Amino acid sequence: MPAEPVSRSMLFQRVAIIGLGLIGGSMVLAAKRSGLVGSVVAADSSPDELALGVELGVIDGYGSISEVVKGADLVVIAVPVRATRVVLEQLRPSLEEHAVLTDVGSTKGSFVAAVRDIFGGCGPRVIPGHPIAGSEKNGVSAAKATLFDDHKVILTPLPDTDEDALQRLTGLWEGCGATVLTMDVARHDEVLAATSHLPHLIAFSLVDTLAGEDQNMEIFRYAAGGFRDFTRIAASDPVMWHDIFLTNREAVLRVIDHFTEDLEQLRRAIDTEDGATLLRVFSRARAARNHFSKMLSGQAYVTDMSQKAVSFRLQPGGSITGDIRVPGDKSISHRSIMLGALADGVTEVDGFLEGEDSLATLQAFRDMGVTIEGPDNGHVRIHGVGIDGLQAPRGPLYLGNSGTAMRLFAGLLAAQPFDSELTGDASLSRRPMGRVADPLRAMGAVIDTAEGGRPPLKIRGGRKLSGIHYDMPVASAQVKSCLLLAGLYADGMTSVHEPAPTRDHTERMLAGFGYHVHRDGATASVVGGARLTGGRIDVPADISSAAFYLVAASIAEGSDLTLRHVGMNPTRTGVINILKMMGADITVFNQREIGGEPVADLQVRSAVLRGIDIPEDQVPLAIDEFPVLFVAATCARGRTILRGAEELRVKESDRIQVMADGLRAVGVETTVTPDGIVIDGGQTITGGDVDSHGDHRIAMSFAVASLRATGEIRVNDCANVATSFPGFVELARQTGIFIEAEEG
Ligand SMILES: O=C(O)C1=C[C@@H](OP(=O)(O)O)[C@@H](O)[C@H](O)C1
Ligand SMILES: C=C(OP(=O)(O)O)C(=O)O
Repeated sequence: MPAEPVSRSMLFQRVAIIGLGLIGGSMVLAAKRSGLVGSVVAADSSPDELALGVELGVIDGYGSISEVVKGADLVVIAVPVRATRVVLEQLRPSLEEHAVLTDVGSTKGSFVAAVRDIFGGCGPRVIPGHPIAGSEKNGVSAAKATLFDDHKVILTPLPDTDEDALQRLTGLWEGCGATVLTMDVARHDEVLAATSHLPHLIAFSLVDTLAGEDQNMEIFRYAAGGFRDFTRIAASDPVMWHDIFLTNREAVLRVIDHFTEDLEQLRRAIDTEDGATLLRVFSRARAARNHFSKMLSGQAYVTDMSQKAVSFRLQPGGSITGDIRVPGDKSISHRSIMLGALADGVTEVDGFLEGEDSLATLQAFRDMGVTIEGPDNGHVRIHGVGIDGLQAPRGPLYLGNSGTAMRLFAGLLAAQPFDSELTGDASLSRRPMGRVADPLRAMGAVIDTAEGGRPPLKIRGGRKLSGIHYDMPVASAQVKSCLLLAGLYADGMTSVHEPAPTRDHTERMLAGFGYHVHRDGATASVVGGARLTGGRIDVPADISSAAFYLVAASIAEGSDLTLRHVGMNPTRTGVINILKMMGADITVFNQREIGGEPVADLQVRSAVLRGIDIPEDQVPLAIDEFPVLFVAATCARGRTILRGAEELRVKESDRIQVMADGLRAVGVETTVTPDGIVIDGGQTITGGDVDSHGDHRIAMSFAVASLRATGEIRVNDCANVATSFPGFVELARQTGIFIEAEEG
């Protein structure tokens, strides 16, 4: 029979649903609600359910499997997975050639195998599916149209699946309220064994064990909320779950073995009163649970979609006032975890940046067996494992958006006895890693990168490193720190020469942990083989975050802002030097030294800025602050010229081009050069739509630009502001920027 023409709004004319239970019934209700399907007919082994389905208005009619499948352009199998085979045999003679055939079972390998056996292959319109939604209730009477709202549906198309069929089925599920993900069949079954099947098994088993205890009535009577939450799923349909375990046997057995081993480890720890192991496992699990949704983007239901899109909407004008402290320094926060973890004894950190970049570092050390308590209001307590105490992580270490984490880890991991793999998000995956991999290889490390020296980095363990002298071709604190960290493990001396001064937090903190760093002009050296001793670290407020407010208060009329406890390490103060050269009114007071780092309070008032030729020696000292300095230059009188800053092109985005594009979008013309930019100040910032390319510093810079705009500015892709500056929007609003963050 030829395919009937499908109307624009209608994706399927006639849907046959085989199995009218909770999932099948809910899918039909949701599909009808969406208006994307025509008539719906059902077949089910229970005549009562079918009659009820018609009575409740869920279906339009019913019949035998062959009757309902005839003429249907979508056939959905929604029976317990072990009944699938029989259903397929029965529907085969009546299935229309153009019909899309799908299912809703929890295991996908078994469905594909059954289709292959019965049809002699999987046609292009067979698309296995699995809605991740359910309830412990059964039957069509429990069906509801909202069951899939905000839930995920996994489709597992095969290599020769018909694109149009896939799009229509995807459209239908989206119309049912679900987010559709695709993955391959085997991966689906592995992921579900771990995240769904194992928890159900544990719930069934635990309730059964307790029900068998002599005092079961007493136990259940006193069962607290935790027990109820934990065992809710033990009320699920036994037949359905019996089927799932038998059809996903191998994947389930693998994950049960893994879990049993870990449970045995906990048992041993309790038996031997090994509190350290208990604390380590529990705090790692608690942290993983707290960062669950974030972690999902790196694992489990793999997709970038789990991260919500955030955009900024900024109304023009405003002035900046207040007395604030911005979050902790990102560079120092990363290093506090790294050195604290490798030290002997406990390290207490205050002022830790609870941003995604430094949290990625923290999580990675937990994954390597380090017990870390917190962060709790910036307080972190690290139970150091000693220089040789790291354990092999179970999988790749996911470092999100953080270049610092990836480059410093590369040095540290090159010297470990175990293999490791470092991965990151799309932005990090584009950044050059050859700059660390090459000198590490010269020290004896074995590191594989993707094409062009990009992540992921696959690092071979068990290599003995030898110290080298390295002349860095670019001024990079990340490369320097990477090599010094590798040097802690290398034979002899590792020394790094920098072409211009770069941030020296690694050297200062190593010294604070009692590790001698030799400094000779532009060369820093360490000799491998010594140890680190844990202590206290007070992380100052991040001058790179303060920079947004330094520029904001400078360019907005009527501003007067105090910034507290700002890190004033001379390798970081380029932004203040440059702004002062431009005529900014910044007073530095209360200067003090805390834990080896200079700190001060700053007062900044509005000023008439003038354009300057930025001295090249200031570039490494203000490397992360240029996006917002471009905004200052736009608001200054006269021309600002930046040279010698090609490094900006390999940050989270190409910060020269992306800023120039963003400025053009708000009415400001600039001239881009290979290593910098020329900005003629005094142009009107008209407002407009800016693409931040997911770069936190670009997004925040245009928030600052709104203070001098004449119209609304919208900035897209701003979720990554959380990598370095959690709470930016609230603080910006509090100090006088008219900013709204919109999700979705
Ligand atoms: O060592 C560090 O903590 C950092 C060094 C700089 O990178 P480069 O070393 O690539 O210049 C900087 O841009 C980054 O935000 C943090
Ligand atoms: C370049 C930056 O960070 P990273 O290199 O750590 O991603 C930054 O924060 O501006």
